[in-house]
Amino acid sequence: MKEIIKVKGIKTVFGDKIVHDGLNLSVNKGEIYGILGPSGCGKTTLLRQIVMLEQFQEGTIEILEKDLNYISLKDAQLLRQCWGVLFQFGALFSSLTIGENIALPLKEYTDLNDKIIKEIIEFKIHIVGLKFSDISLYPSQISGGMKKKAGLARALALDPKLLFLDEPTSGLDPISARDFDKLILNLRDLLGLTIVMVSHDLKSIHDTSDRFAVIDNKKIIYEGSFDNIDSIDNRFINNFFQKGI
Ligand SMILES: Nc1ncnc2c1ncn2[C@@H]1O[C@H](COP(=O)(O)OP(=O)(O)OP(=O)(O)O)[C@@H](O)[C@H]1O
Repeated sequence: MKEIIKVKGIKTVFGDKIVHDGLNLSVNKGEIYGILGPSGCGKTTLLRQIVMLEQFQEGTIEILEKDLNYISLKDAQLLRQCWGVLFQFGALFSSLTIGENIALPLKEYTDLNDKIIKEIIEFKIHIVGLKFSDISLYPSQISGGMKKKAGLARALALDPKLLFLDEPTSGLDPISARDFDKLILNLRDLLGLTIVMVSHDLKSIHDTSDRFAVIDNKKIIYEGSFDNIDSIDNRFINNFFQKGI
């Protein structure tokens, strides 16, 4: 299967703190790929590096065959339109309605007219499981689960090939979290997405991801499916997966 993201030898340093040191992973087209690891191991930083929001000091990241170390400004702008991102605290703009929030990337990156934008908003609202009447509500008027769905609809506005999710189920009650997992699986199938997801939610990673990576001690200590996790003896993995308990 084609590798759509290749991360090789990444070193990340903040001041005197080394966060990643020789980190490698690859994400295949069409898969849901989880990123796990202890708090502060650099999961969100890695996600931000992949979407060109954060620098790295050594190594290469290739995404859709573009090497981020050598990408031109024009290609970087085109690449940004190939993905959608739902950050953990990537709040919706509170002064805009849900519909206006979803319209933002369409207004920024396209010259589509208002009628087409309205149709796209209605379609995105529908596929994330919100109601048409939610379009005119403000973020303060909807629940946490609905906010995540609205953020997802905004991330999907430009029909991305890739979707990046940072802790998508955090702050949700268990029923909403499982509902969100099902939505992610359905959207992958419906839209043919490749999804990279950082999460602390073991059930979510277990139920959705095809493969996942575990970052610990600055490196990837495991990459694969759940099938082989028993072969790894690491404190975080043993605790996280409740092995030997
Ligand atoms: N811009 C920055 N400047 C300095 N230090 C940073 C910066 N961004 C991240 N860090 C540090 O890098 C480390 C990794 O942070 P990051 O948020 O990527 O971890 P994480 O694995 O996502 O954590 P969590 O699971 O708690 O969300 C932390 O020690 C953090 O304080």
